[in-house]
Amino acid sequence: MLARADGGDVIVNQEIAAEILEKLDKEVISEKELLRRFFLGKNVDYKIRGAVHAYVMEVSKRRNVIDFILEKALKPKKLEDVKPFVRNLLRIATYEIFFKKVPPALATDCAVRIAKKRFGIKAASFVNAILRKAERVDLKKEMEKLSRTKYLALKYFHPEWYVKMAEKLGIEVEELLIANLENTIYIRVNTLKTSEENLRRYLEKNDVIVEETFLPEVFKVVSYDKPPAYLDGHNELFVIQDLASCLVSRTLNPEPGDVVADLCAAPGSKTSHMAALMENKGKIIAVDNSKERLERMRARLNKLGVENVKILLGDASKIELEADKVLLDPPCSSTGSVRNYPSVKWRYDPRLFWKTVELQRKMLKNASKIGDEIVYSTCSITFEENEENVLFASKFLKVEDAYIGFGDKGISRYGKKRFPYAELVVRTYPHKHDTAGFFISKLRRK
Ligand SMILES: C[S@@+](CC[C@H](N)C(=O)[O-])C[C@H]1O[C@@H](n2cnc3c(N)ncnc32)[C@H](O)[C@@H]1O
Repeated sequence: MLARADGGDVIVNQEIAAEILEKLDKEVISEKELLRRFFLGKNVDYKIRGAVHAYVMEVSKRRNVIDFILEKALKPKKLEDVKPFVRNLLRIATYEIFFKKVPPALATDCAVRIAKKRFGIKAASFVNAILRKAERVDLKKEMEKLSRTKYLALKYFHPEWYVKMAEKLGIEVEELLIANLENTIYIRVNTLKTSEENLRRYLEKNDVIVEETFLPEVFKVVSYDKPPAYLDGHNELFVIQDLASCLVSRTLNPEPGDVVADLCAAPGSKTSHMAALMENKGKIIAVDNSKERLERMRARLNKLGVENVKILLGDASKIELEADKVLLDPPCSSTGSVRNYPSVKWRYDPRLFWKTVELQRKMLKNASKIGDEIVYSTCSITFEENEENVLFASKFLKVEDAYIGFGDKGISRYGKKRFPYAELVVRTYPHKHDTAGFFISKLRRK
């Protein structure tokens, strides 16, 4: 690895990050999964992992504004016409210049060297020319020419549709957009293997400082030296899981001896939480339609000491089961999880969105045949996947109070649409609760 005059490491980190970002452009997959796959089986120091992780996340988070700058510099050429790897190299250097405050000459030099190594002198001169132009873009002035929605979208690194959706929800738009840019880590104690007190001591010994939350088994991480995900106890003594996600299993309240159907279970965060709440007694039937995700979940559950789960490959919209309680945590737009998965912001496709809503409804219908008590949750903040789906389900299920002491009530009006059960459902928001944006509802067979 080469050292840079400002003390930063060059080449390796940016080059790996550009490779991962290139894959992110091509595959519908999260940043974290790509990072995990890249480092799997490689003995790389966690500081390098951390630096690459930061480049990938920070560039992905700001993609719209970085591309806005690059489009100006590339004119009349388009960013989409640039070779995918070079495009992401340009994005990284632009991020460094505008947001990391790396001197432009250093950021450009690094990108030019990588481009030369990979594609030769012509690519290197192209990168050099574009970055020289990019550094001269007066971002503030260019943004002043935009409409308010476009301006907010660029200022806080969100797509315009997201800003409009938040406005329509009637929530504090700017606060939400700002809160979406910072992530808070929560740690759930795996009470099957340790106690709250022992885990706190373990974390302190490893320089992870935590504070208590609304749930006794969940800690909020205040500071750390080595990221908690890199500690040996991860996925054994503890799970990294958002407080709002933990609230879901608590709302279903599975008890020792219950039979629970977990209809979209992988990667098993809520399954393992429920197993802990059930003290490994009773049974959880964990269903998912992804074989690969189920295999990873199986290994994870083993490591966590979970013993009461039966894993089933199946389609939650069709599967026939019988259970006392049902958790339905279906695939969703993940619009509440953009803190963790920034690429979600740039992947919105209306056709796919409506297909997902349709699938969620089919799953709700099927869940109503499986058990008496159902918790329906999403890590999405849209009205359609949440209140509107519960309204649909209210034709065949009774809506019950899901509030257990944390979160806001639901949305009662969305444009011309109305939702009469807003008091009974729960929403959490990054800007209000410092959690992911979650929706939780409780339904009962009529
Ligand atoms: C939001 S994730 C579930 C997260 C999980 N409950 C947890 O807490 O770790 C949605 C899951 O639904 C699965 N899925 C998608 N379509 C499905 C279907 N038709 N039937 C069952 N599972 C499905 C996906 O593979 C994914 O694992």
